[in-house]
Amino acid sequence: LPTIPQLEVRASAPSFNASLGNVTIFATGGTIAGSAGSGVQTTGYTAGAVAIQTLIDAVPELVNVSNINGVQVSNVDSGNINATILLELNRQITAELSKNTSTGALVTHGTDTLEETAFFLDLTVESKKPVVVVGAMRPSTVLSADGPLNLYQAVTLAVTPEAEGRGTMVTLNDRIDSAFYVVKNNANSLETFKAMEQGHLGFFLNSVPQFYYSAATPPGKPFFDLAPLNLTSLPHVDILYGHQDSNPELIRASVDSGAEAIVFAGTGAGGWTTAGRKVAQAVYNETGIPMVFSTRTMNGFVSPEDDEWSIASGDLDPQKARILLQCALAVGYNTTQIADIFDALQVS
Ligand SMILES: NC(=O)C[C@H](N)C(=O)O
Repeated sequence: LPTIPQLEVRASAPSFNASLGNVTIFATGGTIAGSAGSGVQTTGYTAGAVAIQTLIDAVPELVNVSNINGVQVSNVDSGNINATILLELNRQITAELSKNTSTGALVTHGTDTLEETAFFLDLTVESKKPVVVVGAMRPSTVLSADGPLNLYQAVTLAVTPEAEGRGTMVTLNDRIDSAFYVVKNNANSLETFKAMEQGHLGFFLNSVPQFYYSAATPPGKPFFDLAPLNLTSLPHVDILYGHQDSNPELIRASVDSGAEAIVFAGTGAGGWTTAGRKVAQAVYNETGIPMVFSTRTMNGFVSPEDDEWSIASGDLDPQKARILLQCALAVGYNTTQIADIFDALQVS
């Protein structure tokens, strides 16, 4: 696993105003902290190149909204975010939000895997206080970089009382989304985060959060109390991608290399080849590990099959089903208990 290059480098905005809230920004890297070779380079730049203090200094208006503390947790492209960084974020955010002085927590993150970290925090941080994950699609050094306004809006969201009790939120390009449902939808566009069919939670009007509905979280959303466990890693869970003629042997290869659960990014509503399902059932009979069927379409619903061994992901996409499995296995749930967690998420 890549090591964490910088841990616990603290930064802050230049003033303290006792009438404002207190937000800690946990910086992990990504394009929001990216640096490009020219003012017009929007691909092939270095993500995770600019430190948290520079991100804060780029938005002097933050001092009007909140007192700011910054913590550099990592500075990487989000393709390199790993379990070590996730667990560190969970520990530090849980500790921060438990303080009376804390109003909310914010994570700056690359957009490629942002939804995985946001979903992980949604399942593992138990607090009514807002947790906001924000990124950018243009590196910080290019013309019309979107990071500074995204960061400003994210801080505004983190100090808004109406933002409480909504679980972890994701914000980008004037939209506010639930971490539970959001997915990155376009590799290049500023309008990349899609809220699935459950819809956006709200938007920013003149950079002030506006919510469509009062606070709620998804029915059956589990909580995994990881912080006290002091884990150094999360269980190995693989995702296999469904397509015509998919190789059934990858299922066994995955388990042989240590997978403790498998997520199938199925064709359509959890579809898989007949040959592959046979191997999956045989591997389940040998090992008893969770075999979870989701969908490569990202949108829609996978319902349970009439069998004794497969688990349906409901409306969790493959990458979210994987994070849920890692958390559930980490706290020691067995396959039956895990099936119950997925069952509780099915719409009725
Ligand atoms: N827009 C971005 O942040 C993409 C970048 N490759 C990352 O995920 O770190």
